[in-house]
Amino acid sequence: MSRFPAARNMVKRSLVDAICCHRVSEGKEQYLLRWKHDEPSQAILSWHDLEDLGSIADFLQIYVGNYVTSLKSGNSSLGVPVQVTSLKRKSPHDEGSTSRASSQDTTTSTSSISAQKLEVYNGILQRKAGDIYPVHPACPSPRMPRIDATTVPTPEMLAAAKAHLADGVKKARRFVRRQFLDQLLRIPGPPVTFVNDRNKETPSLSFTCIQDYVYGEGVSSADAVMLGCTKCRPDMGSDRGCEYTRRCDCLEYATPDFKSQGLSKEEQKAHYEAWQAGELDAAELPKRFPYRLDNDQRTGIKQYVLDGFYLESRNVLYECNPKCKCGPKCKNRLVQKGRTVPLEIFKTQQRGFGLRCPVNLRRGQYIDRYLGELITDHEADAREAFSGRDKASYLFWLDKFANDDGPPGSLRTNDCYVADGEKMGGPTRFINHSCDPNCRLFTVSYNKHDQKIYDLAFFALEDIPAGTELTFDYMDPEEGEAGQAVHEEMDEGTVAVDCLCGAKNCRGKLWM
Ligand SMILES: C[S@@+](CC[C@H](N)C(=O)[O-])C[C@H]1O[C@@H](n2cnc3c(N)ncnc32)[C@H](O)[C@@H]1O
Repeated sequence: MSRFPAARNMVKRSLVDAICCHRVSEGKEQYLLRWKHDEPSQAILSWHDLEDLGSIADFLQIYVGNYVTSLKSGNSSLGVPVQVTSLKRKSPHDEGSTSRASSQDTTTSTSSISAQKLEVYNGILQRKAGDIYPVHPACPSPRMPRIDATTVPTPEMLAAAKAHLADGVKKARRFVRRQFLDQLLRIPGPPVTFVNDRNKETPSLSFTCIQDYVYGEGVSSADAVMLGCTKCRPDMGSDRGCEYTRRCDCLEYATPDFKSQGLSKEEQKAHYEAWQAGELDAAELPKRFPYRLDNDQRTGIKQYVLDGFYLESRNVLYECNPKCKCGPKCKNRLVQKGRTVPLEIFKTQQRGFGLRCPVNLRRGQYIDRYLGELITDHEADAREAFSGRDKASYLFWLDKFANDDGPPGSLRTNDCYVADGEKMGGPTRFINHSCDPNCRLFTVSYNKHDQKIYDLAFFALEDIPAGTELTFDYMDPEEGEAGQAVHEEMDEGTVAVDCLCGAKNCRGKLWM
């Protein structure tokens, strides 16, 4: 969805993505412009009189020339039916035609201006499958006619838009804000609010809040091979369930508890490193339980938070699942129970929207999951290539278990799925990057046999005072990996954006 740029002063070269074709309408030469949009398939098209295009006239001369060449070779970038015979300027003898190609050597297209009179045109258009639906708060889309994308705006629409521009923009802004706030209200759990005290912008309505991953084409879960723990019972250790023995089946691949093996600190470290390198089989050892009970003396609040050892590691958190025998009270079910803290989306000074929590957060406290459309690596590459270098990125590769150098049968990066939070997601898709972050994203698995689908869960790395922006490191290095190595890797990358995190240790680039 996009605001429709109808007025003359809005016709700026920088906003125009392409001039698609032109025609003669009612004796006037008009050009069909495609307006820049983050998602090209949703770009708005609009016809404009030549005199409206003033500031881009020079661009027109060059661009239209190129465009006609490509049309002649049968290559219309839009797929709209155009018949351009030549690009000579209109002769005064030409009869305006909106529905047929001119028999003169003037430039025309078969696109016609529809005679449809719209009840209202307020400047918001929604494009779906080649059709455009006007949207108006007082006149919801179902009541409006479906319009062929090549025929808008009609002269009536343009006139209405020009006459009521200021009013229309206000209404459009209010409409977009209300729609977005309505979405936030529907998110289950503590409130998710929105504040923008810098300008009138609201996040795009092309973004939809979702409660869980939405599977894209070619993505499937391995739930069929999900196994639960069988030896654990709900009443073990005063309802602590799987925390009690730390030998829960679900924790089979979790971090081993070398501390309990009577080893010296050095030996523990050596064993841990050997285990991380895959050189030590720890299947039979008890495991470190991921969560611990935190008792906040100041507030008296007791809650389970991520254990400090895990917090400093990048190790996978394995939680119990619906097939487990331990029951719903088991303490190994924290992320799956959902968000317990309120969140606020707000406008930052330089980094678009950001996220903060209006209440104090404790070190290790769970915040929320990163959600999105789950797509294949192939699709993610295509989406990434399609979007420009400067464009915000919302893609997270679920490649925690990938091992491109591993033996045959190992999961390869190419086979991993990717969570794309751009069009669908939760509030955490607004979390910005910092080279000195206060949160970290952890892998949470409910199915130890599924290496491709798992949750991405944010935890607080430190006590975070209420109202502080939440950030995480988009290039979080693996344990023991030097920040410098990451930097060098970033420099070689093709997409590097200047980092504006402002941290003392800022690496300068944001790798996405
Ligand atoms: C996942 S989005 C974060 C939300 C985003 N700010 C928004 O308004 O939708 C990631 C994008 O935010 C911007 N961003 C996040 N952190 C940044 C930083 N430290 N410096 C510059 N841009 C940042 C970049 O455009 C990045 O691709």
